[in-house]
Amino acid sequence: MASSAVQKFRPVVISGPSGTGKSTILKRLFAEYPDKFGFSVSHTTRAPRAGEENGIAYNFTDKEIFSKLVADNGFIEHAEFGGNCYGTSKQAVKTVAEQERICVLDIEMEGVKQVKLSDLNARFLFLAPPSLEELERRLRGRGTETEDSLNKRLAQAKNELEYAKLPGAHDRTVVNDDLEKAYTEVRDWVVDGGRFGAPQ
Ligand SMILES: Nc1ncnc2c1ncn2[C@@H]1O[C@H](COP(=O)(O)OP(=O)(O)OP(=O)(O)O)[C@@H](O)[C@H]1O
Repeated sequence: MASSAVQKFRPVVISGPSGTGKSTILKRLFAEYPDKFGFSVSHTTRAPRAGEENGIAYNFTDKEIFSKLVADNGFIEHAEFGGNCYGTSKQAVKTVAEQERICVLDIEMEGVKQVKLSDLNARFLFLAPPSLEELERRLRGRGTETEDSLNKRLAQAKNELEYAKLPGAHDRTVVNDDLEKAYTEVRDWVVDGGRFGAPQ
């Protein structure tokens, strides 16, 4: 049974290939509803920088505790960058719900599967590109990718699109062809007449 906070404040998972427009749409959603949503605070084993507060910038932790959380299946996703570990814990998502906000998770397919197996009571939205060709154009247009990272993202995009075809993979799919139209569809599904997916 999911905790009572996530019954009422159901997390929303938004996934979709890199470059589909998730950040663009979420930025607008947060601006339109400044008090409704929250992002979970990630764990990291790196040292805090000046001004970074524990529990706000990150949940700062050490390798031993981090490894134990991995072993206990406490993470939705985790990865290592530059010798430090980073991860999104299930508890961090529940904490957002306990603060009476809808936690929005912008995660990849493997994370989606983890959330499905958890008691987070989430709703799942897939943001699809109009086509792989258009996705490539957007990624190139964003100017953030090398040829190598672009190819990796496109290969991963094919996996995400295959997974999204499976029955029950997501509750809702929105195709981001026209940004205005896609934003309205995402917002209306997330807000759900003011219920945000919770039972009446
Ligand atoms: N409907 C649209 N039409 C054309 N361009 C778009 C549309 N939506 C988003 N874009 C552009 O596509 C690019 C990728 O969008 P964005 O960075 O939001 O993707 P993302 O899904 O968050 O990617 P990542 O997972 O890599 O962070 C941006 O340059 C954005 O301005």
